[in-house]
Amino acid sequence: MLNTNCYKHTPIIQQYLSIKKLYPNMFLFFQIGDFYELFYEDAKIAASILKIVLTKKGFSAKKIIPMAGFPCQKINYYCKKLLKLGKSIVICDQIDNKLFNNGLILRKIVQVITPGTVVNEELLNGKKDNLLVSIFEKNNSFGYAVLNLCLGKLEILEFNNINDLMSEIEKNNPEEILLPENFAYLFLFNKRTGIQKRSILNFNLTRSYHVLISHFLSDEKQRNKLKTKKLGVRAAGSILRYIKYIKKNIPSHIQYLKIKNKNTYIYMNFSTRKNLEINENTNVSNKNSSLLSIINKTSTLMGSRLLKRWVFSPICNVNEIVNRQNSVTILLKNHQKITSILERFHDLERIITRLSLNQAIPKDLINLRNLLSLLPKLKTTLSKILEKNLIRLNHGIHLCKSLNTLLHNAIQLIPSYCINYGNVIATGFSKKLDRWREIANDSLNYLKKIELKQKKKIGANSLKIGFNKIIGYYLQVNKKDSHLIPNNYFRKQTLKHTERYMIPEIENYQEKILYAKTIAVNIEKEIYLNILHKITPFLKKLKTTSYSIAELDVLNNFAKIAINLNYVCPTLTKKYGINIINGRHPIVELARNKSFIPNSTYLSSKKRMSIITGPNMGGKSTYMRQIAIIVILSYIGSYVPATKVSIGPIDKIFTRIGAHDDLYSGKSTFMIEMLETAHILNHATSNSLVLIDELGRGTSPRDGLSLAWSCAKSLVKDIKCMTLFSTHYSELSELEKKYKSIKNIYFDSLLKNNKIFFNYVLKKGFTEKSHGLSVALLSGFPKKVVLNAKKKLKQIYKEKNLPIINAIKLINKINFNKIKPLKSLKILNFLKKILIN
Ligand SMILES: Nc1ncnc2c1ncn2[C@@H]1O[C@H](COP(=O)(O)OP(=O)(O)OP(=O)(O)O)[C@@H](O)[C@H]1O
Repeated sequence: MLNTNCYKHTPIIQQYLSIKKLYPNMFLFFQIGDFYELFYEDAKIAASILKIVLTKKGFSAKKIIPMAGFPCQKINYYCKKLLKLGKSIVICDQIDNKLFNNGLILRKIVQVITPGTVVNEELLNGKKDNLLVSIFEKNNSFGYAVLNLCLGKLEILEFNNINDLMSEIEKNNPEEILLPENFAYLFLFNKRTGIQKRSILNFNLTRSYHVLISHFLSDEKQRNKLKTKKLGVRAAGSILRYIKYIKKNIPSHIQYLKIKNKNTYIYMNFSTRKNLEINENTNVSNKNSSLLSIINKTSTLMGSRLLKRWVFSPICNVNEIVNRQNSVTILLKNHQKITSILERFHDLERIITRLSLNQAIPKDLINLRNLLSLLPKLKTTLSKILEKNLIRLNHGIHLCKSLNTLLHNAIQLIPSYCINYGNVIATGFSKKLDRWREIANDSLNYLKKIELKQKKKIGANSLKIGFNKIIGYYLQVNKKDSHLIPNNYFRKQTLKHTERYMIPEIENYQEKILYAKTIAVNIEKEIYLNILHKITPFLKKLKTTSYSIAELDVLNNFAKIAINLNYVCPTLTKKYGINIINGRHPIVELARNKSFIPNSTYLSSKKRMSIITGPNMGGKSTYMRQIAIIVILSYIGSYVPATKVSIGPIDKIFTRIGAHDDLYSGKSTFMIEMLETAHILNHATSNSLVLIDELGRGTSPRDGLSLAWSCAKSLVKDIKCMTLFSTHYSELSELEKKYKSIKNIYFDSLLKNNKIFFNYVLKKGFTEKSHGLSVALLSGFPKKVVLNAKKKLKQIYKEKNLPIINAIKLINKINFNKIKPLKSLKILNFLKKILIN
């Protein structure tokens, strides 16, 4: 907290403090001349995290104030650094060098940037949605709202357990999260950046409801629906209030309010997405080979972001999927033409956001103009494709011809970066502007003439005219020519090699030039704002255009990968089960470079569970993962890596794969394994797909086997879901005899001269052989260690089989002919007992 009351501040610090108090928890970048300065705690923290120099200034009568700063042109660099750390920034600029009575320059907040609400192109990651989330909790139920400011979309969801909430957060990976200050689960967010603790008043139900209704003007049906989502409404309301705090009003382009129903998407939690390597490969050395990196060959950033949304939330609506598939099938023949056009498209989605927020820079208008010029070609190409879904998308693309003409006429071919620098509006668009520009240019020519005249007069070849913000126009000469300078030259600045002078002729004239230039820039600003205003009525059409382009791009992308990677169109049926012929794992397949061995899958209401055995490294995990990936791809409308696929309804996908601990939250590997398995057992339904890889390996073999056994039994008998259960416990193969809906399958391998060969071929039945020692040898284990392990293995076998060996010895000793039948039966029963134990 600032304790600043005890002494008298200079006017500039008073001005700083009056602005700082509006956003006390954000970094204030306060423009002083060509620098942005930070003061007090901001300066201290910024100096350490931004690695800028911390100085002290005597801005106050009694006390020295910590200060740190950087040149104005580096603002994006430092904003990016702070945003990455989850910090928010207030930018306060000097306005037009206007002076107050006290001699202070007028300063105003020009932008408040927070991690979840940033829209500036330079500060955004084009490949990822930038999201702001808010959470409200009551009695362990949660309201969840997520705002995609760039899309103008606010979604509401509710959860009745913390796991599902955390999973959704991991899925969205928002840049900023609003939490009530008394939030019970705050500790779970310790590791995250961008957490904003907000007063509980911001989550007030009545106020939240009203702010939503008044902004979205919802219809009766939606109002009634909102009334049933009280927790979600509180979260969503708090988001709109936050936006109002930051942007001063709620931007009109936030038009889309959706109350999401969890049942419309296939449920996957964070560990499932992680285990399936959807977004990020768990193999640290090869982070780029994730499912998304393989199937994302989109041409636009809008398409790339939409694809990610689709992959993270496969839909259950089969009709919509079939629509997508139909488009992909047609695009197989047309994808190259479409790609060649889409490749040249800019990120319309984000241009629209900046336009809606009045933050569009000249470059945005140029990019919009280029994109609009490409639309007729795209529309013509699409109009030749007679497919229902693509016709719908083509209808959504609007040419906005008059807007295109306006932009062509109004904006220069290569405008300057910022409207404040002028040179944005095209010549001929405004007579008034052209006149003032002429005056400024004429004056510049006049100055050039002065330069030539003076050069000739004093004979200094190095003499030239220059300009900077501090001294204005000047004549500059190299130091070696300074002896030629006459008395009527006033020295203004001395640099290492040059001297800068002023002469009365320039002094008198420069005011006129600066005046003409300022007027021209002001006229440009006025015209620019007017153009932005004229674009507003087109925003709705531009929005549907951008969505249609993004969707077309994703469908076209599916066609591209289907051809390039040899994928087929899956059939989605109402019939229960998963039927995959010659399925492949899309990531491993590419890594193995054509040596991948395909395998088939048959899961049905009669055979719901496959228990998979086989050697270490035999291909069990790969096989299980490929099934889930094929399901996901099928349910987003993509073609899939197989020769034939048909899949019935799926509501959730669960995976329990791999071993990792979570030291931070104090959970051991085994605890995590149990938590994840418990989650599956508590939430899977008969329509769920469950992958379980080597359950129970984190504890003693007996405990592990018992747990694996009972879980498998519960999945097949109680939950009746589709399960792939890989294990090294050969005892589990017994389950096949007990339950008709289980079948054993195993991966074959060959041991030759102590060397193991994997053939990755799946067969019916089971194997006891894990060949763990051979794999250890393969991995580079010291031979001696492996030999010792072998010895130990033999000994273990011997000890385990000792009762059997003893029993055989006993049988050999007994002469059954000499024993009475009753007694011999007793002996047989005794032997049986030994053997069974
Ligand atoms: N069908 C296949 N065709 C070709 N190579 C494969 C195939 N399946 C797996 N592999 C290769 O074998 C490696 C090991 O596979 P995977 O991890 O699936 O074995 P695993 O049986 O689960 O092993 P473990 O029991 O030790 O966990 C993979 O990384 C991949 O390189």
